[in-house]
Amino acid sequence: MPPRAVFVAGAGTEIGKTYVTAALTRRLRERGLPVETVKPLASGVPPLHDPGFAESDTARLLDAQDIALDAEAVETCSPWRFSAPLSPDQAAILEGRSLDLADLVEWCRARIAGTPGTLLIEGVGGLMSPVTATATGLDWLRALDIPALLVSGSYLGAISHALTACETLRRYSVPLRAVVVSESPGAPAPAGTVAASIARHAGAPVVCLRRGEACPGSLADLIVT
Ligand SMILES: Nc1ncnc2c1ncn2[C@@H]1O[C@H](COP(=O)(O)OP(=O)(O)OP(=O)(O)O)[C@@H](O)[C@H]1O
Ligand SMILES: C[C@H](N)[C@H](N)CCCCCC(=O)O
Ligand SMILES: [Mg+2]
Repeated sequence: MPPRAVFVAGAGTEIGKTYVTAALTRRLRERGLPVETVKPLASGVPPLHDPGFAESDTARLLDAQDIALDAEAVETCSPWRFSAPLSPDQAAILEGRSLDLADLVEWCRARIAGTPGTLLIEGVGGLMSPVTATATGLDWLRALDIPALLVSGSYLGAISHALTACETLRRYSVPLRAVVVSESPGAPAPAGTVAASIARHAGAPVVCLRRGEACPGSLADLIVT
């Protein structure tokens, strides 16, 4: 029975969460599985009319779902958007806004309840990056009580970052479906070698995704079975 929802957490920021989430979305859709994908809270997102919007997480995730870019689609995918490419709590301050974890959790719960298949939720930054003035991504994930998919890079240092995140998830009894190692540009070791190192300690299946690669079927299996 596929899970109602999966939270895509990061061992860090800008390491491949959106790439992996989009690739997984495409693979599940190819299989005819009902999947919806959201990035409820996003920083570094220019306004829709800005040419840079096409590079945003929101635009990439909508594209993976073959949803045309318009204001309603953007709001439905990412209701909390901030322009500054900073931690969301800091980006919110710059816009004179604030965000409450309870609202974020309530929105996600409603989306999970209203999604006929599986809802993929991309988090923000790393697992413990702040999402509000008082809460981290881990608080958000724990409140949702759904399994995680952890995305890691393969840069030097990624092994420790990934294992620290795995350990943190274990400490709080968050089920970890899989770790995905998304190959980092210019990494000194092959991504497969990094993935094998992580696999020796992670206590969860580890899948490697090389640059430009599509989502392997094995990852889709780990998520929906
Ligand atoms: N396996 C990969 N193959 C090709 N490009 C990749 C891969 N993984 C990541 N990238 C690219 O690296 C950049 C950063 O990745 P991505 O945007 O997915 O990171 P992120 O973890 O979602 O960042 P954020 O914390 O901002 O949400 C993007 O340009 C993305 O397309
Ligand atoms: C702008 C960036 N790409 C992300 N959207 C936000 C990353 C926040 C990281 C905060 C931190 O953990 O230090
Ligand atoms: Mg992203």
